[in-house]
Amino acid sequence: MAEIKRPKTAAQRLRELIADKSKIVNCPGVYDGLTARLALREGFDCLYMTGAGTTASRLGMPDLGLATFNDMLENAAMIASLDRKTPLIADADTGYGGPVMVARTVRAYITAGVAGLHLEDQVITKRCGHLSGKELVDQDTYISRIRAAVMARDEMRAAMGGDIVIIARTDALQSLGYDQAIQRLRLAVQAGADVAFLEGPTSVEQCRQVCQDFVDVPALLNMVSGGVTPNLSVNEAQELGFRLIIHPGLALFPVLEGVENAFREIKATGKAHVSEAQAKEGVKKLFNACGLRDCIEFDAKAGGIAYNNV
Ligand SMILES: C[C@](O)(C(=O)O)[C@H](CC(=O)O)C(=O)O
Repeated sequence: MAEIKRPKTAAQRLRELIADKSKIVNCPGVYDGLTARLALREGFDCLYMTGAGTTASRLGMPDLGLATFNDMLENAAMIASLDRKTPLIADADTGYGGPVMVARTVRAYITAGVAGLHLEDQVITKRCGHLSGKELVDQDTYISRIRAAVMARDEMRAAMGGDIVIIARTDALQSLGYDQAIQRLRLAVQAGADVAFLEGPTSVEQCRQVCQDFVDVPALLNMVSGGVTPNLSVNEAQELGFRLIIHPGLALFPVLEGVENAFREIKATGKAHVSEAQAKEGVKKLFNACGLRDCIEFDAKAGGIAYNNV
């Protein structure tokens, strides 16, 4: 019998991207089906699901640790399902509890087809890493989070070939300083984390230093525009030595400002602005971005007749 070739898992694809030292993995932040579709259409190699965006869009709340495990998992699973060939890195905050809960998070993200996740050392009542006054769990508690994640991943590997890239994030720079933050990341890597993520470096020098301190471990840059980190381009981040870059706010701010303007305009003038492209393509502009053609083709191929006249 011919051997069935197993397709690569999302995590394998992400591992291959990270392994290519000539490149940086450039991940636009997405937080819902539409933003994910738009990023996929532009052909990015990897997407990033922002927790801040998930919390804002699904709950209408700020990034203060309010999105639960279920909120985050459901969103990540939906986004990962849109295109199985493009890996998704998803925010997993603190892991949502003690080691058993962290393991549950990791198993569920793997089952959902998420390629990578990041876990941090803030307390459960966490906040955006670029706000002041962050509180941390102690080092041992943090490392037990990472250890639990690694144990769960290894179990899933043995049981079903499941995998996930574990990104260790520390928020310790703000309160404990650079050396202790790096120490936490080193211990996380020793515990089996794959990627080092120093949250909120405040200078280019610190960015360069973290890459030098982790020569054998890929380092991730969190490019929060309007955050505490200097605004670096993808090329600049790569030159400094980063191997991954995420842009959590990339889709959020255009939506925030664009929708705000549209709402103000209709309130003030009573008439909605219709762009040239919108006028030309009509409502299909939106549906096409969300895979209208593929749905119609799929339906027809399966013998459906409901959409042959759309
Ligand atoms: C990366 C992050 O965890 C996110 O939720 O996307 C946030 C980003 C943000 O709040 O803008 C963080 O840096 O804490």
